Amino acid sequence: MMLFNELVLASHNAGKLKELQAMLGDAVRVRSIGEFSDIEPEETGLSFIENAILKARNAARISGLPALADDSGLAVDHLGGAPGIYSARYAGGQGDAANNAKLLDALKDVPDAERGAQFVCALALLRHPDDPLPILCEGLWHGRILHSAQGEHGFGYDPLFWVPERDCSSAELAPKDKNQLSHRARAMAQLKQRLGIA
Ligand SMILES: O=c1nc[nH]c2c1ncn2[C@H]1C[C@H](O)[C@@H](COP(=O)(O)OP(=O)(O)OP(=O)(O)O)O1
Ligand SMILES: [Mg+2]
Repeated sequence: MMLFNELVLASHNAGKLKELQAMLGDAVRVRSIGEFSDIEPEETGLSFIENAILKARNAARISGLPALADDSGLAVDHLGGAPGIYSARYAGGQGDAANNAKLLDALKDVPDAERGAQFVCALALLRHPDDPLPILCEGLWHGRILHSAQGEHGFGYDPLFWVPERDCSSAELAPKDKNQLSHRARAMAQLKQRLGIA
């Protein structure tokens, strides 16, 4: 059941914000954490869900609003699930291009059959900073890591993520298609059900 009509999105990532906003639609008024603070909390958790909770809790505290956070990343089979929760910091916080270059290098000479990977998205919604029972949802998206970048849409690792069900990279998908298939879409579908806005 929906108990509020406004929430703050606890993300500083423009690509994510766009996707989350599009998926939430008009059911709830969305504010951005950037309106309240430019300081990004340290992601000290050891799992996606812990980091999502700590980002949402921080945003709820700063804004006084219910807060939704997304912690996400790419888990590559051949790398034992790395970069995982460290996906944004994989190349030392130098941004998407450096992360992608490092990933291609780590998988140099690895054959297609061993390039399986999944995008992971954990969502946490806290109604207030001390909410003892956050709403938690997770989504996975299975694919494979390409040998070079393809496509211009999306953000992050999208140009390197091959989507088998569509025979293209996730950066070649139209945004509305990515928003129906992705790890984030799957987690968001659960969240909307839990909120009664599905
Ligand atoms: O759909 C996606 N398509 C491509 N790449 C993606 C996707 N979803 C997550 N990713 C990558 C981007 C970043 O390297 C990491 C998220 O890191 P993560 O800490 O959750 O986000 P962030 O630091 O960019 O923004 P914030 O923490 O403020 O929400 O995974
Ligand atoms: Mg982050």
